[in-house]
Amino acid sequence: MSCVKVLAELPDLKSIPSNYAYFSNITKEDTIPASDFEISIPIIDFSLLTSATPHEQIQVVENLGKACEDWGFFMLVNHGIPETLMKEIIDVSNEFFNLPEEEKMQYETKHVLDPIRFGTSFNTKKEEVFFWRDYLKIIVHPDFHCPKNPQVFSDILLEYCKRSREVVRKLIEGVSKSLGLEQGYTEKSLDLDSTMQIFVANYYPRCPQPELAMGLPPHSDHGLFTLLIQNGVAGLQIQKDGKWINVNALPNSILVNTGDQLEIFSNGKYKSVLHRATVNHRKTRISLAMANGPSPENMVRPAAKLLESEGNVLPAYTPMKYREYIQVQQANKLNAKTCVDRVKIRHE
Ligand SMILES: O=C(O)CCC(=O)C(=O)O
Ligand SMILES: [Fe+2]
Repeated sequence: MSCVKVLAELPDLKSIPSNYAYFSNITKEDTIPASDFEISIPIIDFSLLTSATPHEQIQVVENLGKACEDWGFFMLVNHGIPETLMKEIIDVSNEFFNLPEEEKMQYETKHVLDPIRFGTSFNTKKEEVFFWRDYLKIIVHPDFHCPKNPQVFSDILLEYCKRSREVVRKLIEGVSKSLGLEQGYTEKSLDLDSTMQIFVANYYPRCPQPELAMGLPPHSDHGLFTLLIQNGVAGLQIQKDGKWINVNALPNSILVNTGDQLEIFSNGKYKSVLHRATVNHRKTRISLAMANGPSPENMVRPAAKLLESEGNVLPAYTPMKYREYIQVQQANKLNAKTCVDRVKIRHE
């Protein structure tokens, strides 16, 4: 199946093929336009986690916990990742998508855990309606991989994933504190020195009928935290209290969403956020999602210390190895929170 970039670049394309018409098949609620009160989306000042007075640190940890609990989403400012590096990684990803088809197709998805995968939609083997999106997915940790071209890709990606890991590590330390867990407990339980980090570049070309097409359907991410940056073109929506909200990123901020492993580890206190990507007819949108999870070999389960501290509450999720969890998520249709629902325990 060829990529949507080629389709979108056909000179006379005025309408989308019917197998891209997502909104003709779904219920009315989902088509209600998203509201625009993004003003209230939580903002976390990262610099306060690292270099503030003890009082300020307590405050930011509390804010972080609240953002995870109430929204599963926040904008991170003063994160310390240089703006130039963010621009470079966006530019080089764009260059990758502009390579000739044959060159990109050598990375065509064969197995869902292949270290470098290029493809379109989410999982065309399982889909009847396709998403208006091409992707490049690269496993960058514990082992680093990168396509050969563009030649500068590797250096830029290596630096960007290292810097992202440092940010995520600090966020997890903060989240851990907000859950009342002792220092180092979460890092050890999830084996974060071998954190599974996956870089996902999303390419959403201009779409002649954006009201009918969808970039990515409602879903939650599989890991702990996903860091998302974009090329200045908006399109992400998150769900809050059943309503879709447009996210307009502050300049130089990083958008952070909580993933399924954080929901599981926190025994449901911090629920993974439902989000989707819309498309537009004006500009190509590129978003880069860096998914950060436990070690692929980690058996993820609700934190024992947390269950204990809450009066020996029962775990609400069954343990599952993270590698297997990713495999299940990637090999099926991307569909809301069906993956985390599989491991949820319903106590009578
Ligand atoms: O493009 C976006 O805004 C969202 C991307 C996303 O949700 C993902 O890659 O998991
Ligand atoms: Fe996502």
